[in-house]
Amino acid sequence: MNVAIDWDRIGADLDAHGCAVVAGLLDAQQCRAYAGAYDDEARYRSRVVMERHGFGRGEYRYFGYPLPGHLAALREGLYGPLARIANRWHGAMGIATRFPARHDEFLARCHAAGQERPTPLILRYGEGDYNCLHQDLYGEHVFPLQVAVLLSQPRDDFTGGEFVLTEQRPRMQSRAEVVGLGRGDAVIFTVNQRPVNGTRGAYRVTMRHGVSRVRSGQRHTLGIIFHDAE
Ligand SMILES: O=C(O)CCC(=O)C(=O)O
Ligand SMILES: [Fe+2]
Repeated sequence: MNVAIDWDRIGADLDAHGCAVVAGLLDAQQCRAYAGAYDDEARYRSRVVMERHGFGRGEYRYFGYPLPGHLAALREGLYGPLARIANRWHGAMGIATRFPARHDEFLARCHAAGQERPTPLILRYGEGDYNCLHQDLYGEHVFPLQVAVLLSQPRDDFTGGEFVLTEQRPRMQSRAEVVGLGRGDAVIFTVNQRPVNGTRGAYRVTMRHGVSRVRSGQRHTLGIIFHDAE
């Protein structure tokens, strides 16, 4: 990782909003390398054309194992501090599951339950493409936080295509949040549910994420999901 990450600030932002931004997680060269390798089929286990599944418009590819070294290190490195936040959230939500300190230990749990396929992915959107609000759940084992890194430069490479989160609160109307990102910036966000402090203790809200319509150009993202898929 290129930047020193202020995990206290990230934890506070996640608690308050269900998302947090890490500016400059990747540098321009790393962004170009990931985006430029989109068509290098040997790196991936599968390709998904979103329109065919009603997921939106655009496409993505899941990396195969072994992951590229940089990506494996990034996934592992981000996991540890996020697991501490995830465990705190589970405590607050009254969910018994706790996450081990190391990612390989958590992956062993996923793999033993039949969730063996890697979930990191690269997404590619062109003009008119978008990603419907969704949750990346791939089986029983769910790590409650995930990361997306914008690989393209807003304005220069594309317009539109904003990262969007919605938060559904019990018996209340939903709230939307647009996350402003520059190239190389990462958003860390809630996969499914997060705790919110109310007057009578914590309650759970449900979050979804997506991408608004790309108005022009091409937009690439790197998605890092910590649980593997069935
Ligand atoms: O393209 C994006 O910004 C969102 C990608 C996404 O859905 C994900 O990384 O899970
Ligand atoms: Fe997603």
